[in-house]
Amino acid sequence: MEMDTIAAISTPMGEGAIGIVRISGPKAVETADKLYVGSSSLADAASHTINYGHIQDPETGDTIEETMVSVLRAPKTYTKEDIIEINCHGGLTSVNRVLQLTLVHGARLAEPGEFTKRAFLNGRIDLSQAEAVMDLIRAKTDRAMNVAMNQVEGRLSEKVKKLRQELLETVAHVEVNIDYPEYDAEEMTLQMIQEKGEAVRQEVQHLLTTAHQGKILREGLSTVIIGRPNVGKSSLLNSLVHENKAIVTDIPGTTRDVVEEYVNVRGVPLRLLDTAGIRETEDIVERLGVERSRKVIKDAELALLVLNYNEAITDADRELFQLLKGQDAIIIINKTDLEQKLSVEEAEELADGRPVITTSLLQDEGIDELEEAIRDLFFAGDMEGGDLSYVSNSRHIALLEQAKRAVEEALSAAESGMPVDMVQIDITRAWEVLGEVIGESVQESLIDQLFSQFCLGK
Ligand SMILES: Nc1nc2c(c(=O)[nH]1)N(C=O)[C@@H](CNc1ccc(C(=O)N[C@@H](CCC(=O)O)C(=O)O)cc1)CN2
Ligand SMILES: Nc1nc2c(ncn2[C@@H]2O[C@H](COP(=O)(O)OP(=O)(O)OP(=O)(O)O)[C@@H](O)[C@H]2O)c(=O)[nH]1
Ligand SMILES: [K+]
Repeated sequence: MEMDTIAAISTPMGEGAIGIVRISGPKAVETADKLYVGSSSLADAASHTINYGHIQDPETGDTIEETMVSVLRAPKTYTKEDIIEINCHGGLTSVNRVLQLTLVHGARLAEPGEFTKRAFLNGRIDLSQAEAVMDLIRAKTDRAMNVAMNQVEGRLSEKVKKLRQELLETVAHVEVNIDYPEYDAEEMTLQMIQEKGEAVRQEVQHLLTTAHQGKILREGLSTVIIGRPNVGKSSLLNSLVHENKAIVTDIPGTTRDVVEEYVNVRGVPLRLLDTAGIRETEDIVERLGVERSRKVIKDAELALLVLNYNEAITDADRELFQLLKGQDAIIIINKTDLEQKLSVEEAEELADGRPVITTSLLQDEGIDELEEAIRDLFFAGDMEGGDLSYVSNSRHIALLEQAKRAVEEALSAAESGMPVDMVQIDITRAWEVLGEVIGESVQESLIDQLFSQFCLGK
């Protein structure tokens, strides 16, 4: 299919040292040449060179910009098409004017994610790699970034392709069997389906097990801080933020602007909920009432419950423990610099096996222990080390779950002695579903929707 030529500003909207207008497509060089004035034309420039010159409006003859223009010829480029990158001085108006000129002289404005979409459509990367490009941009911690980078480089794709290959081999075996239906072959085929199917099932299960961690790395672990008034919730928030540097994002909500803060606690991105509420020195239970607090707490993946070492456990504390039933939580007994009036044994009993940490936030004590407890809760054991091929994308998780179910159905059909061609249907379905992870056999509307979530110019 013949593609048109697209252009966009590929650097953030704002003032910077340099701003880049990127053009991709068959007319990229021709379009840029209409605007470029240098010692020779870009058409004559060798590929992968950067060329000094000026950008001129061909209609008025006005010089708009002093520039360095990169010429990158197909196919060894990001999109596998001809690419021009015009490096402007980074003022918003000049970058915008250069973009406007490219749009008048042969390019059309790119849609969000369209450069990466072309890299996918032109076969440089598959869908899971393209999705990882977006994760890379949005990564909140080094660890999340490493995971995304792994996926950009195709680590998940390799695994999925290997699984599909194995499924395909069993399907091929079945085909042979149907064509030459000998008694022995049938039995062998069923046995082979069981062996291969079980191996695939285990590998898919392993990928799904990593998904929980992957999702946390990608989206952050939603965390609430709760506790009676004056126990030290704000102090805890401030300690976590100060030690770890928070990223604050405003998310326009329907009723009000919710402020979300991310802090990176030893590789775990905590998404602290309702921090505005905490800062306003209001206790969430007091402000929202028990029912809504219950919901906020239930929706969170981690609760940090703060108690006061200097006061005996009250009924209100016990009520909070009630709200935390069955939930991941860490109990923080704060103000250990003051006289002990709280029974640590009682707190531990209420904690019901969950970590209990003592702190004096005033004296900066116990924060390390708290951070270790948070990390241990989510990156226990083998996850700590090398395996960074987490599945973190909910689309991928859903597909892997479907694939697992299909393989399990094939296995139980084989077990109960169903004819091989019946078993084959389930295996084929698993193969197809896995194909959707890497973008084979996915619908165009889905592809459009996935790429539309990208940033402009990516
Ligand atoms: N100026 C600039 N910097 C950038 C990008 C860009 O588009 N422009 N990138 C945009 O996100 C990232 C780099 N990603 C890239 C990925 C692949 C290829 C590429 O040309 N791949 C070819 C050839 C590889 C080779 O020469 O060996 C290929 O894979 O076939 C280029 C950039 C980050 N930095
Ligand atoms: N002695 C002592 N005081 C502390 C400690 N941590 C916090 N405080 C003090 O306790 C008071 C309440 O702390 P905050 O962090 O505002 O407590 P809070 O739970 O957010 O309070 P509310 O917003 O009223 O619910 C402040 O005066 C803090 O300085 C501690 O470890 N030891
Ligand atoms: K407070």
